[in-house]
Amino acid sequence: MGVAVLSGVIDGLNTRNSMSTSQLNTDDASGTSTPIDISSSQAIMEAKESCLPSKFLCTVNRSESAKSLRKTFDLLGDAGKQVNILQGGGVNVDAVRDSDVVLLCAKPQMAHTILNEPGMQEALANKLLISILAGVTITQIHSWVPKSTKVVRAMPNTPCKIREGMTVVSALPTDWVFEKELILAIFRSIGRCRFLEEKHFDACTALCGSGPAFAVTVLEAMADGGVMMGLPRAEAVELAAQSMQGIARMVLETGVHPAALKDSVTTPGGCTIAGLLALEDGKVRSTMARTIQVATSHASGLGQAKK
Ligand SMILES: NC(=O)C1=CN([C@@H]2O[C@H](COP(=O)(O)OP(=O)(O)OC[C@H]3O[C@@H](n4cnc5c(N)ncnc54)[C@H](OP(=O)(O)O)[C@@H]3O)[C@@H](O)[C@H]2O)C=CC1
Ligand SMILES: O=C(O)[C@@H]1CCC=N1
Repeated sequence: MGVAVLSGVIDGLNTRNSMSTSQLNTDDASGTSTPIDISSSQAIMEAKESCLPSKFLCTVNRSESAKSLRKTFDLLGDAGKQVNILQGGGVNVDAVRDSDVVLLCAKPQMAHTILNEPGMQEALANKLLISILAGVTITQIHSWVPKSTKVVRAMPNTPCKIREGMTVVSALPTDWVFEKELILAIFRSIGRCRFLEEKHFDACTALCGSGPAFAVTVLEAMADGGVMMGLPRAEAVELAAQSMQGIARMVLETGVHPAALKDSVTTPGGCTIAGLLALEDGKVRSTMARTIQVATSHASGLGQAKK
């Protein structure tokens, strides 16, 4: 999506049609984990339903993208009909003018051009602008929009597509009470949401934005090992994926330290410790940690002028 614009923040309809329990597991703005109490969390969510936008305008650049997105939203039935896809000259400004909340989702290098389209400054006045652009700072965005525009950064990830995402949002001023509820309502409908200071955003971009690519590479490598030992490919991928999902959910839902979960499956003299030693020979810990370090450094350069 390019500039995805959410508008008409009023009571009533919203496009959310399903919720997974993982979303019920963080209940305050810091995202602190608490024991799951579905009944009370449900009540909180229902009370917050009124914060959800009920009308959505989504702009893209190419007509092929518009058609493809239309098909995607049509699959949602009535909920999908609330989303209008706009494409062509001037649609970004029209969409922003008709909206209360603006989600900026284009490539970092496009942001300045989009925010400087004729009429955009007036359209953005007093709006909440949520940018998912990697590496583009709030200070930079503030310099491109009117003073009255409220600017927030968010870093979601691809599992948002199945409502299992992780979104980090930049810390808000304490008096942005409505904005905070609105942001939580939007991003909790597609997974977990946590607020963190903007200074952590490059690390969040690496760990949470890029993290799914790193994790799925490990998953693929585990499946390759299974295939090497004779497992059919599809089953090897399923076994690796469910094993990774299962242990990740145990970390989130029990709060037990990952090392303790590793120890709990490691029988003395058994095959797990044999495999773990081979893994350590490959320096997997420093390789993974350095991966995040390198991606963080790279994220800080995105959206910045080349020196
Ligand atoms: N991919 C990820 O997992 C994550 C990405 N991000 C950030 O999201 C942003 C987008 O990345 P990604 O989704 O990978 O990129 P894509 O290329 O998939 O999406 C970019 C979108 O911007 C649209 N676009 C381009 N120019 C315009 C314009 N002038 N007006 C309106 N729309 C326009 C494109 O439309 P069209 O298709 O018609 O060209 C396309 O839909 C980046 O800033 C990235 O840093 C953040 C978190 C995670
Ligand atoms: O690789 C990128 O630039 C984007 C940012 C986070 C995930 N993908």
